[in-house]
Amino acid sequence: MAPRLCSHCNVSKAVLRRPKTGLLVCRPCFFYVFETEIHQTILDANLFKPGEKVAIGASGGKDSTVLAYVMKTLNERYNYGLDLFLLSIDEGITGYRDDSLETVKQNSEEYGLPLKVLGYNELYGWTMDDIVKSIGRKNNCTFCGVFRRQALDRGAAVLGVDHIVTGHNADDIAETVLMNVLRGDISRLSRCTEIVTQSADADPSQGCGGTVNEDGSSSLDFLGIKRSKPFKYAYEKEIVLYAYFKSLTYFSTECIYSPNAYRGYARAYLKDLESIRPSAIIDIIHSGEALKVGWREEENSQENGEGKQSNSTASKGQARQVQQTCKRCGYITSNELCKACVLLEGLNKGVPNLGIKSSVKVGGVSENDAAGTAANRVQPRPTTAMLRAAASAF
Ligand SMILES: Nc1ncnc2c1ncn2[C@@H]1O[C@H](COP(=O)(O)OP(=O)(O)OP(=O)(O)O)[C@@H](O)[C@H]1O
Repeated sequence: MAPRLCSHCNVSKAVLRRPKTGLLVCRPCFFYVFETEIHQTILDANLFKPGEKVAIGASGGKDSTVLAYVMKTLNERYNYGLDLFLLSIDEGITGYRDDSLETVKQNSEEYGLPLKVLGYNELYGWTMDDIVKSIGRKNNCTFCGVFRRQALDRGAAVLGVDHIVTGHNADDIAETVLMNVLRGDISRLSRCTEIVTQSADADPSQGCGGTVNEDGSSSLDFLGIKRSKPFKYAYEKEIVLYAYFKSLTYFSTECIYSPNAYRGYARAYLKDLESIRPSAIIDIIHSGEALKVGWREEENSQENGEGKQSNSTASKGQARQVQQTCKRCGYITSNELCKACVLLEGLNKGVPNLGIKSSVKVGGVSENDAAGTAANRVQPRPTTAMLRAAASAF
């Protein structure tokens, strides 16, 4: 039987069926279409400006490894004019992050991209190993997620970066849409499909980076830092195939502390849908985008005084809160203290649940309020000098 030909070039033998389209393709055409689709996403969203300094959030996993490789390739091929480097956060998880950071270091040398590593230890005085020792495995992902987001912002601010790109892919975004639908969380649903966010747009439940001076001003300019997801429409299966056919080195072990059960359900459901209908992933992202428009229109009409009251139960009490500056560390937050400071306070005082149920009122006082009253009694956040020293070592 004659070999089946690539549906793109009609010349070479097809070596795979694209998970996203079902089309048979040869290896060079697969590389080309995969990279070109990312390039198109970048153009459509006008993601970069020439001369921009861009940090690639590098965990050593498949997504960020492929992202680093593709960003370097496209930057050279299409003359984006970007100053690219890798930014890794060391959460302090022995047997996991230490090994994956070795992979990042190897890739940094291979791709010729400078690497900056920042640790939870130096930023917060706690590693994830310490945190798990103190609080056990329940809720540890909350600490890690909040601290990582802030750590990336801090690293970017210290290094004067304009923009952070992460390897979040189409599957991740579709899972998040499903999770927000299942929770009826319209506010997060309206944001989770955005390809670009600003530090000031950060999810209010997440801390944001920064350092406060003695006079209360913030030394690090993190407000202008953009975050984006160039892999928004890239399928996880294609990212894995790309890494495989390019023989990229990545670290594939799951985090030893990550039993994110709820996302696990959404993931399993999404995989089932994908096996029946591969376009389900993109369809869910598009439907999340459409729902976002509905929410925004409602928001606007309320702001314009056209609709006095929302009929949506889910949207009640979920309108965007006013952003302010964290009283302790100077970062943007919707409360007196940013989430990271509340979590840290709980850890330092030996009451780790303090920040976990921050919206729950205890004895009529919200835990955030309680945290605010004790603002001056806990360990200070890392000083600007410490962060500048970290930057100069880079
Ligand atoms: N420790 C870290 N340091 C720097 N960036 C990180 C780190 N952890 C996650 N990221 C960024 O956030 C993205 C999504 O992270 P997530 O934990 O969901 O991992 P993932 O989907 O397994 O991605 P990857 O395969 O790149 O590890 C990563 O692709 C990476 O860009």
